Amino acid sequence: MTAELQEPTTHRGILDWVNEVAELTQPDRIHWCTGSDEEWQELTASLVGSGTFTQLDPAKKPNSFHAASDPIDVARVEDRTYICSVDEKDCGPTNNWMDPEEMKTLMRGLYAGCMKGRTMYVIPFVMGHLEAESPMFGIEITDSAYVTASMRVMSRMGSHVLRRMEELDAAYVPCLHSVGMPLEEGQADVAWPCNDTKYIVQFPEERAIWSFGSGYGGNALLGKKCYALRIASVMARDEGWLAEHMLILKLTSPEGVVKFVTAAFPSACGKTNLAMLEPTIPGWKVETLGDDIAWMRIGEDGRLWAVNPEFGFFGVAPGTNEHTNPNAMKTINKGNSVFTNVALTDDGDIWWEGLEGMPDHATSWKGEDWTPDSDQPSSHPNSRYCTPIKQCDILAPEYDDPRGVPIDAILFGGRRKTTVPLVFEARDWTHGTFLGATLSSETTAAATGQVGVVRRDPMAMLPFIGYHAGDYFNHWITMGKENDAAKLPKIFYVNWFRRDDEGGFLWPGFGENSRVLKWIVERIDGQAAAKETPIGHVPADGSLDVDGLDMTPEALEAALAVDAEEWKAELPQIQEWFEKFGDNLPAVLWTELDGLRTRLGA
Ligand SMILES: Nc1nc2c(ncn2[C@@H]2O[C@H](COP(=O)(O)OP(=O)(O)OP(=O)(O)O)[C@@H](O)[C@H]2O)c(=O)[nH]1
Ligand SMILES: O=C([O-])CC(=O)C(=O)O
Ligand SMILES: [Mn+2]
Repeated sequence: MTAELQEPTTHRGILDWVNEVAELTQPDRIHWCTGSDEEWQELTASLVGSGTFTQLDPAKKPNSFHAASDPIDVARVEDRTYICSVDEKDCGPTNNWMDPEEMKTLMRGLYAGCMKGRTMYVIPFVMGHLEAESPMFGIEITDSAYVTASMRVMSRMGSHVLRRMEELDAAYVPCLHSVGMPLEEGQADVAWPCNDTKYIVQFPEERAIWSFGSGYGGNALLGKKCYALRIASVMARDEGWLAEHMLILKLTSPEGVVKFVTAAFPSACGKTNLAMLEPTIPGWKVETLGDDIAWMRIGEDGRLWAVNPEFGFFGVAPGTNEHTNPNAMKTINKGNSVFTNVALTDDGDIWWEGLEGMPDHATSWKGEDWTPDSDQPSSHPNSRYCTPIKQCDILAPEYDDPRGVPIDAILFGGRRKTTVPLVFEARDWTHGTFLGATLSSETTAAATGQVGVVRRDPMAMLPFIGYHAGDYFNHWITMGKENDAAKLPKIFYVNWFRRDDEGGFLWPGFGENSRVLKWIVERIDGQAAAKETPIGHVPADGSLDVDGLDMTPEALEAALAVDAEEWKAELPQIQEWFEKFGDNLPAVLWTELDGLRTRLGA
């Protein structure tokens, strides 16, 4: 070993932990990540060498790579995800639980020798800004070069972060990851090592993460869902802030009035699209701050301030194109990106369903010949691009401000074919919390399991709440009570996905969603008119700007309609949902349900 490797850090805690993990997992080598360009080149070259990566034509996508996963490792595994709180009741009815000591014993068995034949990468990272008042540090140990390369895109990482951790002797979240496929002497590697057995485990009291068996984004890039949502939600509960599955955008009106908006939609339900929207209404401008995670704290001014803890986009590829998301296209076309489970074209580019320029022939994500006549899609429905946020032309300058931005509106939304109108406004924070707590959406390919099934996905956080969901609702209610209601964001509910009788989308969506954003900011400023309904305030006739919109008045009416019968059918489902939480459900949410029932005349 070189001298440098003998003393890679003066942070005793980190060094001890890394040594302890190395002893358990038995890697061939330990690599302390610097985050340098040379390191990226070595990593990507070794991934090309192992067959994990195919380099794309640099003339089309510079410094970019295609990867195809094992077909059993394509999405988050919610049934293998655990919140191992000390006390089972703190995990709540929406999470899987196992006793933490039992889980550790089981996983130590899996980790024993699991990195044999591999390099163990040590990734010092920070979620959010290094200059934050209390920087949110993490160390991910992984035996996957793919994960290491992806973490470099998705988080601020490397030597400068480690040096800061040393200066502060900082606390950090230890994040242990292994693909779970040791290589015996002489055993050849595969392009996508993983294991049939998968565990994605959070220890909330200890603030530690152990992940085994998967290389897929949300299961393996541990700074993202595991830390910035599950563990951070626990920290947020304890410290009085919010860690949420939300995009952050900046909206500027033609008059130059700026508003900041966050929106929580479940996985693969349109956060990235809305975050990068190109408004169709003249003079309005959207800039992006984040597309997946928002950390929100009450500022000295009593307002709710949001930062995006991430450094890249890990976006759904299929459906992304020049019409639906031109800004994402511009971002990835600059290169420096990783594309996983999309098709590889014969001329060294990538393609997916919904992208312009369908090729006559390509190699599918499964490595098979694909043509437009194939009966299988070229790309997995949850295929993803991983691309640096700094390449986004419409990144708002405030992204770099550790204080974040003061939020004016919070949107909740889901994917519902029926019932839920295009947009409505909550009466107050508590009612807004009720809307979030009862949010429902059809399942998508972002998690393994059936697609298209309506389920409750509270605040779009069902798979990400790191503790008892009833306590999480209570935390939201408390945030409203303990702070000045007038300064908190107004809460709205949107649904881009309502269908007509033929099954087509009623609302054109994408850039046209700017019309809904406009109505929302005009509501905040007391300009747009609204109509009171049993569920909340919907746009009054003529208050939604539909100038130049290609849509019949009937379709618009159907998109905005509040059908009392449809809503009455929701009541028993909400009742059943709330009963799950027993005494942990805040009583005011029962009051909200009673109020809705009364207003519906049910
Ligand atoms: N009909 C319709 N579909 C939309 C709209 N916006 C997004 N989508 C669809 O939503 C899916 C992609 O959602 P994303 O924005 O990538 O998902 P996300 O919310 O960022 O999801 P995660 O990264 O999984 O958390 C695609 O199927 C899009 O076609 C819209 O306004 N209308
Ligand atoms: O976690 C992932 O891999 C991607 C994502 O944003 C989600 O599923 O919500
Ligand atoms: Mn997400």
